[in-house]
Amino acid sequence: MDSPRKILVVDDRINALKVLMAILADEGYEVLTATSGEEALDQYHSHPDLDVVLADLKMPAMNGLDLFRRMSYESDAPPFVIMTAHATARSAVEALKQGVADYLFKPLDYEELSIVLDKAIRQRRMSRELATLRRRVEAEGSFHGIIGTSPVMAKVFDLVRTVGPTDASVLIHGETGTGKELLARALHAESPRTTGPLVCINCAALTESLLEGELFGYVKGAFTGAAGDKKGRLELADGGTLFLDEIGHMSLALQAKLLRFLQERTFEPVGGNTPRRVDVRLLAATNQDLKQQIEKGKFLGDLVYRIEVIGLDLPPLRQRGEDIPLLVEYFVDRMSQRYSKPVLGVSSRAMQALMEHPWPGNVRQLENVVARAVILSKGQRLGLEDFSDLLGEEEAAESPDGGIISGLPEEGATIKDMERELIEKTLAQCGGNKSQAAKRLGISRKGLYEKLERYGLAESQD
Ligand SMILES: Nc1ncnc2c1ncn2[C@@H]1O[C@H](COP(=O)(O)OP(=O)(O)OP(=O)(O)O)[C@@H](O)[C@H]1O
Repeated sequence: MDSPRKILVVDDRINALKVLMAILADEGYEVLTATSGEEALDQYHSHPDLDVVLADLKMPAMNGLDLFRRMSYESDAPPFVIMTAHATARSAVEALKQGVADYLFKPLDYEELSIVLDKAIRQRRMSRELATLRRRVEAEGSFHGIIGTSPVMAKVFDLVRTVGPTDASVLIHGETGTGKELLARALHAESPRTTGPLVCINCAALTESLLEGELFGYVKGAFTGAAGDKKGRLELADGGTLFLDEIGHMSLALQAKLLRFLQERTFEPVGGNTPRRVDVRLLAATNQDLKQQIEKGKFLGDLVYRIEVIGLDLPPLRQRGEDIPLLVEYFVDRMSQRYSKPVLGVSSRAMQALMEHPWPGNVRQLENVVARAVILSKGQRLGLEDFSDLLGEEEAAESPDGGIISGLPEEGATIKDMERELIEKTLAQCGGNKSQAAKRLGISRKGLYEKLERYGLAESQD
């Protein structure tokens, strides 16, 4: 059986403390009490396993907010709920800004008290779980920055660990956006060449003559405009690794020149006739079926044997749907930092829809979709409506997202949560126009301003 939840109640009014103690004990809490901030700190130090603290704001010597600050210096402090009089709504907002989990107005509504405490405890559990998940991603879910814990990705990582340290050429197969370049970087990082350079070139991005010059370099006067000698990427990769992306797009003439290099380990720059020797490991990637290209006479069979000593298949994202939640969390974190938007996560319905999407553009598409949703989102959690471009307006509308307003409220949502979200959503729908939003909400403009202030939304809306 679960052990009872432990609460510390802090109030300098003994009678109020007694009432709360009785109510909370009735609710199954193990209740500890303190009549001052100092006493509360002592209790906390003797009981570091507290699940939640409920403290009055107004107390002599150390007030509730001071107590919160003192406690929050300690690592993993319990969630803190503050009780305050209606007349001091401003201090409630201030307390929220400082990081308390929630506040309650006095006289207390005991039903609300129970919901708020429950929610604070649950949120803490969730944030702990999220922190564990993040640590897991760091510890085992990420391999050289490649996110994935699915069995297919575990196999890929194993193979990289095995072939990475060798000098074998590797050909990576995979649809566009599956992470082929990331994998090439991981292979380089796992090799002794990691102290040397990793040089990448996309064979589909340049015309044949430009690619030849880029790859092999040229000497002064090799062609009009070649005003001086230029080292090619092959030479720049000396002592390291050269990654040829989209190798299937290379012309037959260039393939032949590359094949010669792989056989002899020497090459000549464009316009030059003195062979140069370099020590380079070759990695390549393609999203084409090279066997078919060979049959069509578009690719040299001999070159494939040379570049595909080891073949590595990177599965499309739709075959590793179980990696999507980790990838989404990872991209939400990165994008919210990059664009300074405090987005905390994705609703479970939206996550489900993302997991079921076929992702023709694979991880790159997922990354772009999350970035867009984070940039455009108005709330702290991404819901189905934030992905309506991707999932289609209809799907998003037919299955209204969890949120609190559409569909059923989330478990543990309080009336305050619902009001706050309703205001946020209405404002977003009205493009931030407060008069319009107030009209839709059926309240006065002044009333709306008061609520924005109370929920700490005033700044973000101005
Ligand atoms: N497993 C992953 N974890 C984290 N990020 C990933 C993962 N896979 C791909 N990405 C990200 O997705 C984007 C595309 O990856 P990458 O360029 O490696 O794909 P690619 O297969 O080489 O694409 P293309 O075939 O178009 O060249 C990059 O921003 C990369 O960081």
